Amino acid sequence: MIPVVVLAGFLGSGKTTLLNHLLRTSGGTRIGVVVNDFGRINIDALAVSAQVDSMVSLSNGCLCCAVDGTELDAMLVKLASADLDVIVIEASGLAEPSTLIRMVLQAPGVEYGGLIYVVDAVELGAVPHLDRDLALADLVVLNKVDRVDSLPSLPCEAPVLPVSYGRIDPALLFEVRPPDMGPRQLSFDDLDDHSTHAHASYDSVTFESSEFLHPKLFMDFLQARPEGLFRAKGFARFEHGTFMLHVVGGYISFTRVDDAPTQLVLIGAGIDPDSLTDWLWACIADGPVTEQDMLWVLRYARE
Ligand SMILES: Nc1nc2c(ncn2[C@@H]2O[C@H](COP(=O)(O)OP(=O)(O)OP(=O)(O)O)[C@@H](O)[C@H]2O)c(=O)[nH]1
Repeated sequence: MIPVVVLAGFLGSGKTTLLNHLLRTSGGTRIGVVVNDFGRINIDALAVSAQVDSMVSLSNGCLCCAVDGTELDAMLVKLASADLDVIVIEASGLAEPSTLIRMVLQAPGVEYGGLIYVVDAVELGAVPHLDRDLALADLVVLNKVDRVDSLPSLPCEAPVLPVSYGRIDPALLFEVRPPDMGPRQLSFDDLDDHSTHAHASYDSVTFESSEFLHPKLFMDFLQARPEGLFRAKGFARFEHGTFMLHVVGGYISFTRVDDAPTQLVLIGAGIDPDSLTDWLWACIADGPVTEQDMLWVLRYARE
């Protein structure tokens, strides 16, 4: 039976970063990945696809909304038939960990391997149901500690690992769990009912275009974005380069990548998808853009 590790955590907490770290540092371990993204574009899948033995992804929304779990079952059966050591499910930042755990516990051919819960040390206060999710976690990764002066304390019994950029020892996830600990002790009744689903109040906006964005207009958009829009990710294409974009809370970063069309997913609460889409269309460059204009973006560029 192949162990299935569920990797969960609120939007932008650093799940993909941690997954990429695991994929990079797990040596000969053969890892299968189920990527569950929110929105239409599987940005996370694109980011990890070059590094993984076996990967499946779901592109039509939140995995835990596939209530009967048949889709997840089919994915796990497919992965279980490959010669893998472990399967990691990266839950979307809005997925209910309890629902995913229940689905994995019921899935054929695999065994549940624990819940790794990633928490952003800076944005702790923004996480809905933090206590409830922490209670289910086997290992809590307190991520982004490079951005805080002192470590916040977390109300949980699971071990807390303070790290930056998800750099945990992969052996922590793939080793055998002591019999008296962990979610195998959970009964289904411990797992919350789907009606309290956190993302009912969230909207996502997907935007795609192969035309160049205007750097100044696009940065104006990011800087003036509505308060409820606290997560944006994807690719932004400018005349002078294409960048992978991550926005979490007030944090913005661009990383230069190979040329690709603009593909953005914006996630937030109380946002107006139509007006955001119109606003993004208004960011398309309708004239020449100078290298000087690119400085608006480059000041947020990493590496
Ligand atoms: N400063 C800092 N930034 C980090 C750290 N870990 C991740 N990030 C950045 O935080 C942003 C979000 O990280 P992701 O790994 O995409 O987060 P995620 O949980 O997969 O995001 P969703 O898929 O939206 O839920 C990216 O810009 C990362 O580079 C960290 O330890 N420190």
